[in-house]
Amino acid sequence: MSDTPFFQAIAVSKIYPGKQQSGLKKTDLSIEPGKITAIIGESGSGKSTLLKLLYGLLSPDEGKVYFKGERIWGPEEKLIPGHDAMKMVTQHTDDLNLFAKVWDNIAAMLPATDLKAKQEKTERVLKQLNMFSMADKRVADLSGGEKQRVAIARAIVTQPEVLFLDEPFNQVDTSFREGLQHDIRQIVKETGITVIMVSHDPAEVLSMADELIVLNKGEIVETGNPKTMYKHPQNLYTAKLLTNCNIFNAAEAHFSGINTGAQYVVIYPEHVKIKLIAPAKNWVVKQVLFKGFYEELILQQGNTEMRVLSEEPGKHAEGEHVAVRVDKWLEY
Ligand SMILES: Nc1ncnc2c1ncn2[C@@H]1O[C@H](COP(=O)(O)OP(=O)(O)OP(=O)(O)O)[C@@H](O)[C@H]1O
Repeated sequence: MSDTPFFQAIAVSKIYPGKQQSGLKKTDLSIEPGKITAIIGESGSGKSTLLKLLYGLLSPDEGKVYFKGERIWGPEEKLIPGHDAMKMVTQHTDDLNLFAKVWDNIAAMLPATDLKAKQEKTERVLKQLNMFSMADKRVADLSGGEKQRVAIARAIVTQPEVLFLDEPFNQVDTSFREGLQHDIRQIVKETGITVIMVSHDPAEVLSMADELIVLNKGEIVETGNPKTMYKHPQNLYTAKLLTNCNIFNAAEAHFSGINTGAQYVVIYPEHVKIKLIAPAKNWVVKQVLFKGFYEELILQQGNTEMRVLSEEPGKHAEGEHVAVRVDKWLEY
């Protein structure tokens, strides 16, 4: 096997003119093929900048990007940016032909020289993305989520090696979102395509990605697989990005029965047990948020609030006095 990395950035940086704290600081990274790598970070952390540098839509100030050993040139060096083996889908579906049928929008991406291949490839992608029923509809008559499916179909029908997704599900409602996420995972499994995506949604990256890259203020602060990162985030920033967790200082931690010398503790809501029988019931249920098969409770003690999950909807009521037992926590 070749030792050439699949995708590699070496000391790549991009600072936007007049904005020292913008863009991406000197960054090294390597991305493995056949996986979904998600870039996460708070707003303005440099996610889109990194994606555009990898795709060749931006030229780095310094450093180089390589795809299978081949240099990726940005728009300052190359007239038409991008690479034949790569496609990008964003939340905007502007390049769809609204008045043409779904089928024609997809087939138009393929050369007219081999009509049989054009037919077969279009059919295959319609099947992969569960779109057969809409093949003859005009794009103008589709919902936002369906248009997004067409945009993804157009990108993958040419069988790129790398698919870049820049928050493509932003405008898509939850039920559509989950279907699309599932289909993309399936396509990665079946075809071995590499997906590099940017997302704001923790649930999305945890369920979709094989690898995560965490960006903070233009710097990579952590990389790894979602399960390990969820269980043991190396820093508070990552914990906050991936979970709706409780972050307590030492005094607040003490209220929950944790005596620690650490500056902060992180408590995941699912690691707190509510006790109704206890000598001191110091917490009051301030809010009960019904979530279907579970409830999220906001408990309060003085000025401290704690988010807790209850798997028994209806068991607790606002105003109730309870105690807690924290089974697990992280210290920082
Ligand atoms: N064309 C530009 N000109 C000047 N500054 C820019 C430009 N594009 C991005 N920036 C700045 O660079 C920083 C990183 O932006 P970027 O869009 O990469 O972040 P992001 O993590 O993708 O943000 P978001 O999640 O809000 O889309 C931000 O401070 C942003 O204001």
